[in-house]
Amino acid sequence: SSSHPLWPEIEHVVQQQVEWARLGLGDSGSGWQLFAEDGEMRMYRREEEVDGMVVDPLKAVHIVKGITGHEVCHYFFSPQYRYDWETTLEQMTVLETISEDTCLFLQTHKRIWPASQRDVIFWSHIRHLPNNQDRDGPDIWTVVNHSTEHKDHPANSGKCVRIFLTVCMLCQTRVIPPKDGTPITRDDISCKITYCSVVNPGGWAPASVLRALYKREYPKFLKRFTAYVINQTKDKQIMF
Ligand SMILES: O=S(=O)(CCO)c1ccc(-c2ccc(C3CCCC3)c([C@@H]3C[C@@H]3c3ccccn3)c2)cc1
Repeated sequence: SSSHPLWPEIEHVVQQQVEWARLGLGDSGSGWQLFAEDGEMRMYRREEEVDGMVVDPLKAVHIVKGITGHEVCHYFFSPQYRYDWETTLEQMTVLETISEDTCLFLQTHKRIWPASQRDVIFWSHIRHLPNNQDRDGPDIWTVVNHSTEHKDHPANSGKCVRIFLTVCMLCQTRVIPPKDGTPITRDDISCKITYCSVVNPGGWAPASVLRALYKREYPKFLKRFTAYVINQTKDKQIMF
């Protein structure tokens, strides 16, 4: 609800992340390096360090046939599906359901050698930005995850190193209606996904280790997640 203390931050970060995700990759001078490619999926990163820690921004663009942006965001946002697709997840707790489109999560991720185990607290907000003003504008669904604090779970109080992240899953649905006026099927739809993330690993970890870990884990994550949505939706009514 809009009276929650987090609401002003949620509003600001969501607007900022939607703008950021919709920005192209600029020219080669902007520092984005293509580091993974698989079919329609292209993953870019910029090498950035804060206090000697790797905080490389990541931007992935993927075009997936047969699903809508609403479906992608539904399965990314909803807690009940997360263990099915998030392989590095050890424990997920919903600390607070702020509203039906906003939750507060505590997640511990499996220890990935040689880094120590990590946990993260973030609010997650799903939003539909319809194109009702101009018909040919983009119809966007997005989920933004942004780390925050929680009084009952102080950082670095247990075995885990607290990480900080901002993630934006931004989706634009494309429909090519059949020429013969027959109903739209999944063969007529596709979704352009822009996934942006900045993860601050919290405690120090060797740059080479983190970059190798990101190079391995992010492509795996996005391919596995989109395959999961295709499989979950293939026999269901299209969620526009
Ligand atoms: O998009 S989300 O919001 C989906 C909700 O779960 C999200 C994505 C990624 C993370 C994440 C958290 C920790 C770590 C590392 C940092 C040092 C040691 C562990 C990583 C590394 C990059 C590897 C990774 C990449 C992608 C997916 C999972 N693992 C990623 C958390 C949330």
